[in-house]
Amino acid sequence: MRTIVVGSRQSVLALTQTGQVIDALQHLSDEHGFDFQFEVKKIVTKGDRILDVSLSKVGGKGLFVKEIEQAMLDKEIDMAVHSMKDMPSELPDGLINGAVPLRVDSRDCLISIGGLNLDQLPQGAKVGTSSLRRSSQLKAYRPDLQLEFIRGNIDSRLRKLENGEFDAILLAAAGLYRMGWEDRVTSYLSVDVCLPAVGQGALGIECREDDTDLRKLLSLYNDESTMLTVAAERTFLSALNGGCQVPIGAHAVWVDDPSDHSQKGSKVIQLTGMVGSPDGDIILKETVTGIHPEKLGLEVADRLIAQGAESILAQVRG
Ligand SMILES: NCc1[nH]cc(CCC(=O)O)c1CC(=O)O
Repeated sequence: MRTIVVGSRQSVLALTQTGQVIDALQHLSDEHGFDFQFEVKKIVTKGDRILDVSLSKVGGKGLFVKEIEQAMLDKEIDMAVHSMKDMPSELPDGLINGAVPLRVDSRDCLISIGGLNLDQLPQGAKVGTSSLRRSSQLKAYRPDLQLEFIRGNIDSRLRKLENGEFDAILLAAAGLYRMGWEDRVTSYLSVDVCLPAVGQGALGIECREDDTDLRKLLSLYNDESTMLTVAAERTFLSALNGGCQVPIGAHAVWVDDPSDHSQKGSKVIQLTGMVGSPDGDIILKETVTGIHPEKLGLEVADRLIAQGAESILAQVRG
């Protein structure tokens, strides 16, 4: 019997999604005769320690994963469950992404006082988000809204809403689902209004490259379709030298192949990418379809760069 030690951040969301992945892996392990058991080890990351400043100010990609990756290289832990959107585009030597499970929902959602949707919020309503990507797109759609900085875990953000600090807040739907709080969702933001963060809603399971036995189990848990769409989004982000603290959004989905006239039901990936200015006066957006995730990611990035994406991003980073 081998005990797989799973590193996790201490937030309720991190522990909850780690627990859910362990349940699924334990089931697969028993079913396929792996003889594994799992144990959680909590790890405090830099992102968890710095909760009072905007994430774009503290900078540094991988704020939530560095310590976890070091523990994995040091063999203090064997694997970790990450939100894909918090994962840097490059993994350190010796570590790989062993599985990307099925993505259920990548959308953002609005949680508002009184059940009002985005169009119903009163003029000048105070909306909480800490994401430049969300505030840029919301300002473009509803310039009158007052977008205000909010940070903290999902539970503390919901509390701030209840305490009357905001008329509404924006969160990823996936986090609320995993917490079992989907009844808190007032309305979903269409991806046409608010393109999600790269990898939003997807999880990634990181492990050591040479951990052959664990990788065999993880490959059974991998969802190929999700992995490919997430790869397209992530290629786009790294081509723009992104990170989750810049106003960049992307969404890839499988759609019917428009050039398939034989009714064979073949599918292609449709990738939409966006770069917006923080005040929402510029929103650059492009959509391409194809079957090579990396080509799609680079193509959308190139098209946005041709429209001036890099100078918008330089101003944000400046
Ligand atoms: N930025 C923090 C973060 N990282 C992952 C999630 C949960 C959603 C996901 O896994 O994509 C959240 C919360 C949120 O954005 O509402």
